[in-house]
Amino acid sequence: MKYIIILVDGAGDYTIESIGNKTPLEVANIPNITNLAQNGEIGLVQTIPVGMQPGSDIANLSVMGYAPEKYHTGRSPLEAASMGVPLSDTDITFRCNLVTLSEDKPYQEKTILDHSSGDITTEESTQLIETLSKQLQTEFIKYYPGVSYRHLILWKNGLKSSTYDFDLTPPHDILGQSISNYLPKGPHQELLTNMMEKSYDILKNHPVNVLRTKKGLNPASSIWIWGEGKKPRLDSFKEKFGLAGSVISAVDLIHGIGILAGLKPIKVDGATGTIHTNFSGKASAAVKALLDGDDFVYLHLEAPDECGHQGNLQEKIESIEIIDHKIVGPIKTALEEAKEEFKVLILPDHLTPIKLRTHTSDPVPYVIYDSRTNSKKSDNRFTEKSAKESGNFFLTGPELTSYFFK
Ligand SMILES: O=C(O)[C@H](O)COP(=O)(O)O
Repeated sequence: MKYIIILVDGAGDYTIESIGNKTPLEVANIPNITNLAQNGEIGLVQTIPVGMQPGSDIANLSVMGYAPEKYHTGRSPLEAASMGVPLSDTDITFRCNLVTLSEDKPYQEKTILDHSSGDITTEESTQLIETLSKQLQTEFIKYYPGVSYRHLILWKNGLKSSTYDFDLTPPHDILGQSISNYLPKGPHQELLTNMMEKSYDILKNHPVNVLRTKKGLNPASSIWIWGEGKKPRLDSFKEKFGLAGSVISAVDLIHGIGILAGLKPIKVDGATGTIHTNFSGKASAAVKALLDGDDFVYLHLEAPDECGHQGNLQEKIESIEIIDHKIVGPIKTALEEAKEEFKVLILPDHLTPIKLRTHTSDPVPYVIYDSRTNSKKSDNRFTEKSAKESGNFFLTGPELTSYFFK
């Protein structure tokens, strides 16, 4: 028996007037996913526990079967696990975005225009982070380059010399707003704000940014520090579910959770975390892993979330349609041709509504398909509305995951 979870990051949405008061899932042309819904089961699941932040760290721990209330110690230490940054129990880590700020006004009054610096490439951003590291790192503060705009700051033994007390804001939560009300607060506000402000002066005339601006692309104006955390520990996935497997994603967050859970991270060439990612390559890697012996694959697609953050409705719909015909269809066909018995779970981790350009804690739709009971059961659609009308509702991600693996 083979199991695959296809995590369509941020795909859920609210109804949008310009598309007839429908959601992107309702208007997207997704015949393969619809086939799974009509031959399987749909419902809703509450991936974000009450009182916790609706980020992909919390949501993907939940979907993978790890209750965030028990296992979550912050976003950045999960990413550190994928980046090969070893942590001690006294270390603190932070997510370090490269963001685009407005050119007007003094630093602390600037507007945050883009949480991703125009989806800056990893090649460009690594040069910028290396420059910042040379000029800003100290014996205790270290910078590590990651994927695209997603990077890491390590505060070595931070817990030995200070309190773990932060009030930091994800940059994708304040797009288009002045940063003045969202700069770091708490006992470390001066340390962190100084790092951010100094980064602006260092990055301003960096050749990478000069070239990006010349090409009409958003520059990486500044770092933005958030997603603080401490060393996490996850129980073995194999011990929890009796399954060995892999994780496939473009982003360190998912690979980090997988590594900490004892799953194998599979890197796919051309995986970017955007709508231009190598969708077919990720699908092929998933099929290969399953046919080469894995019991389970967690296949994460970031694109719909990034389209949601950018407020790009057409590309969000397009990314969902590409996932349907370059991921879901080919994987189902390949497993059928290999005469494998398999189950598929497809769901977003959270909603990233176009009108909000950030995450919400609403329950998300799921579809479960079991090849062993492949018969038309309904006229289900994989949409937020149909999922709600199904009456199936899981209160937590771990409950859905345990049900899926039965
Ligand atoms: O910073 C990132 O990687 C994403 O924009 C945050 O969104 P996510 O929590 O859905 O990954």
